[in-house]
Amino acid sequence: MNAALVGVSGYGGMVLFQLLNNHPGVDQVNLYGHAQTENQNLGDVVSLFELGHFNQQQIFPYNEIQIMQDNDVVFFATSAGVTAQLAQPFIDADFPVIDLSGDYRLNTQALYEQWYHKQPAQQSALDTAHYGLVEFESAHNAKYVANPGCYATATLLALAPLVKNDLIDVDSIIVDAKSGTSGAGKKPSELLHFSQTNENLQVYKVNQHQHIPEVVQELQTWNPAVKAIQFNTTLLPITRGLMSTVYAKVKAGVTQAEVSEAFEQAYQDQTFVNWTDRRFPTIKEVVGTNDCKIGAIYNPDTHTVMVVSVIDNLIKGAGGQAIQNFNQMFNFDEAAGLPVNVWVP
Ligand SMILES: NC(=O)C1=CN([C@@H]2O[C@H](COP(=O)(O)OP(=O)(O)OC[C@H]3O[C@@H](n4cnc5c(N)ncnc54)[C@H](OP(=O)(O)O)[C@@H]3O)[C@@H](O)[C@H]2O)C=CC1
Ligand SMILES: CC(=O)N[C@@H](CCC(=O)OP(=O)(O)O)C(=O)O
Repeated sequence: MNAALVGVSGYGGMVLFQLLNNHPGVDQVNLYGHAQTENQNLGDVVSLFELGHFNQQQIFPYNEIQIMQDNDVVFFATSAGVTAQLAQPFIDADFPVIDLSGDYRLNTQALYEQWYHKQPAQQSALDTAHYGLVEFESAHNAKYVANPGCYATATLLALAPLVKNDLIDVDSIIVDAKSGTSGAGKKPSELLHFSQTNENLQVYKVNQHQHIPEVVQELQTWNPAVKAIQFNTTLLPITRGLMSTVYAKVKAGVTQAEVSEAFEQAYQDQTFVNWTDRRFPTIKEVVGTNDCKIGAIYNPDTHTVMVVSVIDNLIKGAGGQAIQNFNQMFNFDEAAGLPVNVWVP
């Protein structure tokens, strides 16, 4: 099987390219870029790949007809707003797409315009796109997969057992999420400047983060009573990794044992979500892996449950989950092409 990748020059694309090259079901990865007017060596565009066997790999000028002729699936690891403009011909042709951007995650054009401030995709396509939170929504029959956002992935995996088992008051959800700088992609900005991020913490996008409606939308499919969540994001002075800390008031009579049981039941058969019970995982434990690790502690004095969920934003939060969606779509083993339990000290 041949896989096309658009966006190899971005952080997400660089990681996804390496994962696709190690996938046993992928014979060839073909690269396409909007900046290319003629074929270019990958090594001349992305310095990470200037040595070794990737150097001679070509990036072809972006051409949707060529992509469909020469490949069986296309991955878009492109900036927000790009697939809303580029993906419709693939949808019209029923050609499989896995999209790492947020362009097809929200159900309505109005929501997308409100939170992304960009021109939306066609409503008919938003109606049919599949939201690929792999542990809960199988992409088996999907043609267009909207890969979830990094914060949304860690947060939804933290909330799912509590919401699905009706253990919490859904009006009381507070999410305090923090990410390393690679979550923002490769484009420099004042916020991301070394002097500003180093030895510093910065709260950003207060009440305006684009993953708020994404999380609420998915929670509503599990419990229609969910109306809104308080969700905050902080930039950490690290490159990789993300932690989502969730707080919620538990319903009367709920115990730590019931909380633990809900997480145990939800994730005991999942390869890439690891329940650490009352031990809170750290970011370093998951960097370089496709794992999400989750711990939860109930405080009977405040009737509050606190959940800590950690992922590598570029793997489980982007390219790794995209590979899981690919595996579901094409009936590969769920762990094909993914490192399982690669621990770092
Ligand atoms: N970084 C992360 O942790 C995560 C990112 N995502 C999402 O994945 C996507 C990629 O993110 P990331 O890699 O961080 O972003 P980067 O900014 O690092 O890379 C963006 C990529 O998109 C390409 N691109 C930009 N405009 C166009 C266009 N008009 N046509 C085709 N390609 C274009 C860029 O090419 P060029 O170099 O030529 O400009 C580059 O390859 C984004 O939508 C992001 O929101 C999702 C989860 C986590
Ligand atoms: C640190 C940082 O800036 N992270 C990004 C996460 C990017 C992302 O995943 O956003 P999409 O919804 O466009 O995919 C942010 O907070 O916007």
